[in-house]
Amino acid sequence: MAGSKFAYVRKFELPDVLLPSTFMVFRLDGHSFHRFSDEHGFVKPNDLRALQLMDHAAKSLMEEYKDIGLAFGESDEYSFLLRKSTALYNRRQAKIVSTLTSLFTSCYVFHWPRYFPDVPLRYPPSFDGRIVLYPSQQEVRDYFAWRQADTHINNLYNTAFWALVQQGGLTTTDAHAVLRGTVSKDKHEILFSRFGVNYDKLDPRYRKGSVFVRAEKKKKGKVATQLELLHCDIIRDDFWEKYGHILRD
Ligand SMILES: Nc1nc2c(ncn2[C@@H]2O[C@H](COP(=O)(O)OP(=O)(O)OP(=O)(O)O)[C@@H](O)[C@H]2O)c(=O)[nH]1
Ligand SMILES: [Mg+2]
Repeated sequence: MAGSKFAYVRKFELPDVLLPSTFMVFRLDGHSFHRFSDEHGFVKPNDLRALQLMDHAAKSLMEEYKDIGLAFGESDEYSFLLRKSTALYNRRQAKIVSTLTSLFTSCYVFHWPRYFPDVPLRYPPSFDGRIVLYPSQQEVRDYFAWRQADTHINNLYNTAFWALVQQGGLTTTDAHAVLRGTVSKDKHEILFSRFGVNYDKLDPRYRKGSVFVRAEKKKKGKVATQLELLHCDIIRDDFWEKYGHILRD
């Protein structure tokens, strides 16, 4: 009914096209997962089932949206890098953010029983989503380095904290007090001397987070791509030397 007297309201819908030729990083984060993880009995500090479910939902997103070349996940969050030249939904911000957030969330719920067969969902989880634009490769690399550095800081703290509580018998208040003002070296030392834990030997999934990369493989002279799940140092130059094609147009 284009010609109806009501059609003028359409003009109130403003365009929200994202700047061309810029990298898009789409990040989503679990809404109130502090409560959600408690209500569903997530293991502390890291619940393998929950992390694998996040990875599964992220992989589903990358299978559906081929313009995502790289993803990084930790805890209740995941970041996705879209090609600089992507024309996905004509680069309309709300369309991209809402569709991708919704697909991720429904995948999370859809695959929940596979990872938590004995834990019924008590209520529907939700995620927030946003897009940040970055003009050059350097900012994109620094963005992922920032997220991975955050993973490291949080995980070292949480590992030391829960060791003090679970193995050391401290109250959570006392454990916080012990860790207050400590630097990374002190936390390593607490873990090693009090609990015999060599932090660097813990599962890299927990220390480094999850990296999904759309790797290029040559097969019979043709370049094919496949998704690889890694728990590696995205922060280091050699990652980008190996997977630099992700940052091409
Ligand atoms: N026990 C446990 N908790 C987890 C795990 N992963 C995430 N969480 C919880 O999820 C929270 C994620 O942090 P935030 O995203 O900052 O907190 P949030 O409660 O989700 O709050 P908003 O994101 O602001 O809505 C952590 O603080 C934990 O409480 C896990 O593997 N095990
Ligand atoms: Mg959250």
